[in-house]
Amino acid sequence: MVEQGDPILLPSTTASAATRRAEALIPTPFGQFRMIAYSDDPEAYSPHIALVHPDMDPTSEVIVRIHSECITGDLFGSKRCDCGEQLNRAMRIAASGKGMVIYLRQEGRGIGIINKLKAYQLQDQGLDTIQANLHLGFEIDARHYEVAQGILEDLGVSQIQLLTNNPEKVDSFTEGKVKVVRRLPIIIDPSKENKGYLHTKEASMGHWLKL
Ligand SMILES: Nc1nc2c(ncn2[C@@H]2O[C@H](COP(=O)(O)OP(=O)(O)OP(=O)(O)O)[C@@H](O)[C@H]2O)c(=O)[nH]1
Ligand SMILES: [Zn+2]
Repeated sequence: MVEQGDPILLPSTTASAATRRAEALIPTPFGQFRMIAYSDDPEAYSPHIALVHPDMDPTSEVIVRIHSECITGDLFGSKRCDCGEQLNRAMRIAASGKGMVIYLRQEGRGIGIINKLKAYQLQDQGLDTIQANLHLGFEIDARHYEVAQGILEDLGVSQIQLLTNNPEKVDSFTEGKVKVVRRLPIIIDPSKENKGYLHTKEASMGHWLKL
């Protein structure tokens, strides 16, 4: 097992200069979205994704969800976290409010799916989500959000209503051209499988969850 020491520095998955590479209309259960792929590398296998309501008005206070990749929850419906339900709710809100979802490729708070699965195994042995990251030698949260600012600027958006319970996401907008005019909560009812994880996010990571 890896001894705890200085955090391992990972290559950034979220370079701030992502460029718009391709776009198409995607019909979803929640309505139609423009899906726009952003990346530094024109052939990137996993670009960041913006899902934009076709009638979004960039001069309005746009409802925005910045969602970090969670293949376990978003794709396979894992109950260990709240991600899948948050993504569905955010898409529903973006569809009705002419807003958008930015899907950042920051799996496992930026440590990747292999390390997240290792972290889950440690959590099954009694560590919480923070302790597991630290035990593996990573930061608690290795994410950065500059690329989301870049995507919003590319789309001409300067004022947003941000769907999040995470104070770090709001704080990430204190510098830059895009302003958060309001934070909108996106709280999922806890289940027996995810209540420990949500409790740690509230108690130790400062998330506004009111559990
Ligand atoms: N390392 C690690 N990552 C996790 C764990 N559980 C979930 N994640 C990741 O945590 C991230 C959650 O991202 P978001 O849905 O954007 O949520 P958040 O930071 O909780 O903030 P909001 O949902 O906006 O309030 C995703 O990248 C998940 O893959 C875990 O136990 N360990
Ligand atoms: Zn998740």
